[in-house]
Order: sequence, then C-alpha cells, then structure tokens
Amino acid sequence: MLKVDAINVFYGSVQVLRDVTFDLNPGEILCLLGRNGAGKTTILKSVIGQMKPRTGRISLEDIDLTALPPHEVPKQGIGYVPQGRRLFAELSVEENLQMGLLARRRGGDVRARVLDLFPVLRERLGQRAGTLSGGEQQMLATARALCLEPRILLLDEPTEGLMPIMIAKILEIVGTLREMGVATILVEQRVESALHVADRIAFIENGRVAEVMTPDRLRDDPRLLHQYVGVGVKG
Ligand SMILES: Nc1ncnc2c1ncn2[C@@H]1O[C@H](COP(=O)(O)OP(=O)(O)OP(=O)(O)O)[C@@H](O)[C@H]1O
Repeated sequence: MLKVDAINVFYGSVQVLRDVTFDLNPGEILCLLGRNGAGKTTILKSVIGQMKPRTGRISLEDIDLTALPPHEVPKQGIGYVPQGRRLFAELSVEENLQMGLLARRRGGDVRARVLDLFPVLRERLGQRAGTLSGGEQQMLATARALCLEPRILLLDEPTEGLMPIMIAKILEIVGTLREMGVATILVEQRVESALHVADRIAFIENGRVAEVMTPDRLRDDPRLLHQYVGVGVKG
C-alpha cells in the first residue's frame, strides 16, 4: 500500500537518510527500532511530507506523495502523532479534537467513533489538555490524528515516559486500530513493545534500513538486538 523507495534525505548538507526502502501493507504494524539519531523520526517526517527527499519516491498506492505539497499529504489518509504530542495545552480536550475535525468536512459520527476508542477522553471533554496525564495526552493526540480517518497512522514514540499500565493501553489501541484496518508505523525505543505489537520490525542504523524481520525472528536471535540497539531482550 505505502512504498518508500530509495529515499535520500538531507538536513542542509548533512545526509540523514540513505536509500531508505520499505513497504507497509494494509492493517500492518511496522515498528522502527534503532539507536538515538538513527533517523527514525526523519523517516516519519518524510512520509508525512514535512521533509522532502532529495531523491527517491514515496507512494501510497498510485499517488506519488513526494510530488505533493506538504499540506496535501495528510489528506491522502495519513495521520501523524509527533514525539511530544504537540497538543494545544491551554485548550480543552473537546477543542483539541475539534482542531482535528476541522480538517475534514463531515464531523459528527467520526467524533463519536473516535471517542468510543478512548472512553477516558469522553469523561474529560472540558478539561484543559495541559492538565491531562501523559497517557491521556497521548490518547488525545492519537484521537486527534484519527479524526481524519487515516488509513495509515504514524506514531513517534507514543509510550515515551508513560507508566506500564498506560503503555499497555496505548499498545492495545494500536492493536484495535489494526483490526479496523489502519496500518501503523510505530517508532519505539522499547524493544518489548515492538516485540509485543509489531507485525514486522525494521532496524534503522545510520540512516539506513539495516534489516526487516518478524518479532519471532528477533526472539530467536537476541544477538540482533545487541547489534542494532545495544540491548538484550528481557525474560
Ligand atoms: N532539524 C534538523 N537539523 C539538522 N539535523 C537534524 C535535524 N533534525 C534531526 N537532525 C539529525 O538527523 C539525524 C536523525 O535524527 P532523527 O530525529 O530522525 O533520529 P531518531 O532515530 O528519530 O532519533 P531519536 O530516537 O533520538 O528520536 C540525527 O543525527 C539528528 O541530529
């Protein structure tokens, strides 16, 4: 469905992505793992159109996303939840959701469906976003992105800084979205999360896709983790 084909991306004269190539199937969860600075966030920014590859191509079915202006890319059905969530802290939960709904023409039933996924937000519609817990803020940021009814969701470290129970909830929602046919590219630092939820794992190393594998393959060969992220698998 989504094809990233040999993209080369630069910040000024510094090349940060080198011939990055992978694909994403409908309803698939692809997890990007790699050391700090490997290029994971830059991959998401390239898919959503915020960074333009100097060469290479990103396409969604027959649409060339790299040829579109950045604001047209999300409209093709791609939702992006950046690291740090970028909510409007002074606005309420409801107002933050409305920001997501504004981007589309029809709204009412989408709002209800999104809130069904996040019952905790329904209870807090009038609360200022900045006063939500970290997990609730992540849910709100994800809910806002889902207002566009994306076919693909890009999540940058959604579990960062959360308590284990919240991490489990966020990952459960990613699993529910898969059942609904939403494909996800998930940037994760926690290997356990990747093993738990991913259909495939792509290791990013120095701006390249070093290897793509299933979680089972990684479990069978934990040395790969030492190689790419410098950690071992617990348990
Ligand atoms: N705006 C920028 N200007 C210049 N260089 C940048 C910019 N943003 C990122 N970089 C550099 O690009 C490289 C890749 O960064 P990126 O944020 O994609 O990595 P990452 O794998 O997501 O890292 P982390 O896990 O630490 O978030 C890094 O070397 C980083 O310093």
